Amino acid sequence: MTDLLTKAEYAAIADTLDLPRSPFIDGKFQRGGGPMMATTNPATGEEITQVSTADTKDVDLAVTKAREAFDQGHWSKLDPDARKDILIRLCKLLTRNKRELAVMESVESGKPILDCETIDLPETIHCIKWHAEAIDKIYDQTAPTGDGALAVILREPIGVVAAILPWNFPLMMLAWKIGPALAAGCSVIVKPAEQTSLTALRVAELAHEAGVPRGVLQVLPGDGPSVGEPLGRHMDVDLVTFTGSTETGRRFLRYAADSNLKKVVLECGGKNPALVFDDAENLDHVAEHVVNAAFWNAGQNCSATSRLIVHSSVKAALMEKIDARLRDWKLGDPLDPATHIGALIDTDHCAKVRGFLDSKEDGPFVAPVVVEVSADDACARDEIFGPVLSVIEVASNDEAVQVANDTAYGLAASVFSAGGRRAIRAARDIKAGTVTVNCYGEGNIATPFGGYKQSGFGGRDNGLHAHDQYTEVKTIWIDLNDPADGDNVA
Ligand SMILES: NC(=O)C1=CN([C@@H]2O[C@H](COP(=O)(O)OP(=O)(O)OC[C@H]3O[C@@H](n4cnc5c(N)ncnc54)[C@H](O)[C@@H]3O)[C@@H](O)[C@H]2O)C=CC1
Ligand code: BAL
Repeated sequence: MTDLLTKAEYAAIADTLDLPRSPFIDGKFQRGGGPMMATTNPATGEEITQVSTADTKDVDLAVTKAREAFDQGHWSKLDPDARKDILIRLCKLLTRNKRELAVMESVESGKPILDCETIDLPETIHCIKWHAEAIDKIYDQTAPTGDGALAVILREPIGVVAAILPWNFPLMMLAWKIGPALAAGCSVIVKPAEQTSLTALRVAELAHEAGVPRGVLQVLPGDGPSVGEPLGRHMDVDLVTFTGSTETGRRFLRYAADSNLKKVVLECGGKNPALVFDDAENLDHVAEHVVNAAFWNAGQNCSATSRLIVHSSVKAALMEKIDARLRDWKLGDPLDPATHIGALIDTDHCAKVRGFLDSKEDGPFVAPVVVEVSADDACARDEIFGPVLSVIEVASNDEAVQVANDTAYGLAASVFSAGGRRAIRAARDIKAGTVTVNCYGEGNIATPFGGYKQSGFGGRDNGLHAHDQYTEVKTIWIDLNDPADGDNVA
């Protein structure tokens, strides 16, 4: 249980944060060659600090240092047990600094401090610890061969990884990438979103203090074209792991095709449905899950429920309960621990979200909206990435599944039905990477997360499946025949 402070106490911490201000390359902060970039508090519009950004030369330097570190093997060939110890030490440092990190996260992203303290920080630390603890327990196998050979199947760290991050969960997405990548022995270069560089820089500093060698974890602040693209096109980067929009994800596939065919793993957008069948039980429970799913993090969540596909027979009762629950959701100052919905990330994003609503509102906060729409309305089809729940009424449970699948996306879905077999059948029929039954969630650290269709490509975050992203499979075939016996073939 986290003890929360008062709003005034959080504000006092925010005023005294020691903020990182430059790229972290080769074990130290160094001024980048790119322009200074303002980091702004989305809730107040005030500048928090200026961060020095990386340029193409810094990208080259970071890749060279990452490769050197990888080839020297001080991390990549370290006993898994020893890598584990260092990553656990990092988790202890993160725990010791968690209040500072939670406040930093809240002021640069607009997230409620309540979420930062109770969800983002604990899950970030848990994610790194989980992968660290797993790494000395994962092993592969030998293949079935004839008696004349032994075939050993190994997993080797893939090499130099570029992790391109979004702004909606700056710390958690950092952990989802660096947890398994570092555990596997890779060197990682992180490009945080331009709005939220601070926590990633601070984590790199703490990782160095924990014993992660120079060059193994580097952070390059800057915008997409100046830092993301050179990393995507770099001939010596082995993998890009990306979370963000489908449009930018597509670019990384092109960068890879135009350069060294590096592996690309994309975790992109969603238009995630909650299906409520005619036999859904306990509509209070359904309303609670739908409201959390739609409005957590102000809907700026790739797996947010953004379509409520509800059977006509239960719609009126459910809508009443959703409205009632929403009245308890407090919108406002992210540093107030009573706040549930903070500020949207920036003014451009506010304008995008309001564009769907014809709203004349102004400012960084957008109050939750529930709109009834037809299945072909833009609100029902496009990723809004804000606190907007689009409600689509259907006449049958089968129609609900058909509407759910009528999208280019396939990240997450939830089904509410008392009929066990019917719910499982729907879960099987829905084309999405995670389907929850009678609840909403993203699974947990042990379960793979990623999307079907245009929601994802190339691999999964979380679970041991994440380990697959960061490793190459190698076969070593050993001839056991004695050459003296003549031409034996295994
Ligand atoms: N996890 C998710 O599903 C996320 C989805 N989005 C969606 O994307 C929309 C736009 O948000 P953005 O922040 O602009 O997302 P984005 O996908 O453009 O940004 C994600 C990352 O990619 C980098 N990037 C951007 N353009 C690039 C380029 N040309 N080359 C290389 N790297 C590049 C960014 O600097 C950032 O680090 C949002 O409104 C939302 O719909 C945004 C963030 C997370
Ligand atoms: N919710 C985890 C991934 C994302 O929203 O970007």
